[in-house]
Amino acid sequence: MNSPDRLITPDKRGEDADNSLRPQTLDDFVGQAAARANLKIFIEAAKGRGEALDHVLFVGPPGLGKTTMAQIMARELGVNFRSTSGPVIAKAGDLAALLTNLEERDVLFIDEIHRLNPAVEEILYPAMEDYQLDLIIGEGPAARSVKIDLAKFTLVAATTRLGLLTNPLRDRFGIPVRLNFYTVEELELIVRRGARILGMPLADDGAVEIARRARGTPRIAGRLLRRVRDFASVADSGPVDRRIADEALSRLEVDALGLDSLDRRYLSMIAMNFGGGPVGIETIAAGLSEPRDAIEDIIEPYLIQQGFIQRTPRGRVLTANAWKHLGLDIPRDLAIQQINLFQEED
Ligand SMILES: Nc1ncnc2c1ncn2[C@@H]1O[C@H](COP(=O)(O)OP(=O)(O)OP(=O)(O)O)[C@@H](O)[C@H]1O
Ligand SMILES: [Mg+2]
Repeated sequence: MNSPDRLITPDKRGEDADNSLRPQTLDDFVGQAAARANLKIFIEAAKGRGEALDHVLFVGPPGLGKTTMAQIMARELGVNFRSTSGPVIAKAGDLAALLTNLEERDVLFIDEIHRLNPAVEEILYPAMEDYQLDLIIGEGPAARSVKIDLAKFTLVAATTRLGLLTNPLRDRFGIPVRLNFYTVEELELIVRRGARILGMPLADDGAVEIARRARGTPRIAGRLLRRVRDFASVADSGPVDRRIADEALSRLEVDALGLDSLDRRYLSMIAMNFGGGPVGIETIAAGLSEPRDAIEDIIEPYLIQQGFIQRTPRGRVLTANAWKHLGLDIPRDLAIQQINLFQEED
């Protein structure tokens, strides 16, 4: 993303390398109750049979806990965790090296699997299905294919963009898991836990305030918590309550619903320049000078979940909620049009 200072971006940053806030067990992991319950059963069953767990695909916006969940799974299975990511595996041989080094039942984690090179993906199919590597050795008439048996491993993959996965790849995951944005109550638990770990005195209403502004995302909750802590320690003000949290976060231009300046720029551009839409994603990307991918991965999912925009075949459209949040009057014809839209749906 172009804005390195965007505090609220759920992208990974240096400070997240500090893993101190990462939950270590399924029971420590707050939220995603349905996914957790299912995984617990599958893990128990696989352990009971002494078999490798079926391949797992985590899907969801950045910062919701895909990597964390993958690490926890390896730990609960009691196996090694090997980690790589789609864009890092340049050649088929790189993947072959990774695969041949796995031990029985190990977890191989491939982050950003939608960015896998197609030649590498080909190697992955037989590996996932039959635990076999099909390699071509040599070139031209001397080329021959060799099959190598692999340990029965579990591939755990993560993607922010299910739509970019090829069907054959997607079909090879027995356990697809979608992660959703967290509720404020869940984020509140995460913020309190984080404050305990950081040894930071936090009042209940302070925790709620940070949770409300975390954009449904634990990574952002952790980041806001650290920024509020910095602010509070400079101000030397005792336990962080709602007022202190509010002051700190307002300075960071995070608004009451967790939207930051880029979110608001997105919404107000559609309002001001395009009468609320519909407007195509390429036009929005050009207008904001942000890559289309980042807009679709990072900005839009939350705005859609909060009911600020709708994706229609003709482009993005602001909802009445968005106009309200921007403090603008809803254009009359939009109000009428949306009423009609809803009537058509019935
Ligand atoms: N359920 C949770 N409870 C507490 N903290 C969490 C939870 N889920 C994630 N976190 C925290 O949020 C941060 C981001 O999580 P993680 O790296 O797993 O996200 P991700 O979905 O893999 O993101 P990306 O798509 O960017 O790779 C981690 O530092 C972790 O500590
Ligand atoms: Mg991750």
